Amino acid sequence: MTKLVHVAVGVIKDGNRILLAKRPQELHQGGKWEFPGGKVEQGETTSEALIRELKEEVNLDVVHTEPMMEIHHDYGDKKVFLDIHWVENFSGAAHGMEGQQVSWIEKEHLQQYDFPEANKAILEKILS
Ligand SMILES: Nc1nc2c([nH]c(=O)n2[C@@H]2O[C@H](COP(=O)(O)OP(=O)(O)OP(=O)(O)O)[C@@H](O)[C@H]2O)c(=O)[nH]1
Ligand SMILES: [Mg+2]
Repeated sequence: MTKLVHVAVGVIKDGNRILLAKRPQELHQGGKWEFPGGKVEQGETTSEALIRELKEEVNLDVVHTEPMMEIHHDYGDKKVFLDIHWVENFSGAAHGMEGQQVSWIEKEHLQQYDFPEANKAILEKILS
């Protein structure tokens, strides 16, 4: 049985730009660009998990997140439930705390990046 992972994902907006982070090569879907986030731990809401992950991963201080969409995807080796939230209010400057590359990208340029398969619907929503 493949494991199911509940992931809190943040689409972080600063005007017309969205924050992307590059997944470290050795991780699942490594080398691809992602929206920062991570696994929801027991007893946490998605929003709480996302706020914790965004501090740990990209050093942003977030107090509020807004549900955007949910995606179920089966990678074969792993099933993910992506619980995606908008993040529009934050403070601090984005920095890859785990050595990963992070970049603010204009919405119009997002399609030039290589994302995990499950992210297609997120891209469509951002651009709609
Ligand atoms: N953070 C994030 N994860 C995503 C995105 N799209 C997507 O398919 N995922 C998948 O969601 C899963 C959870 O990501 P994660 O950052 O918590 O997990 P991980 O790979 O660091 O941890 P693990 O290898 O110990 O399970 C990964 O399998 C990743 O491929 C995305 O845009 N952002
Ligand atoms: Mg992560």
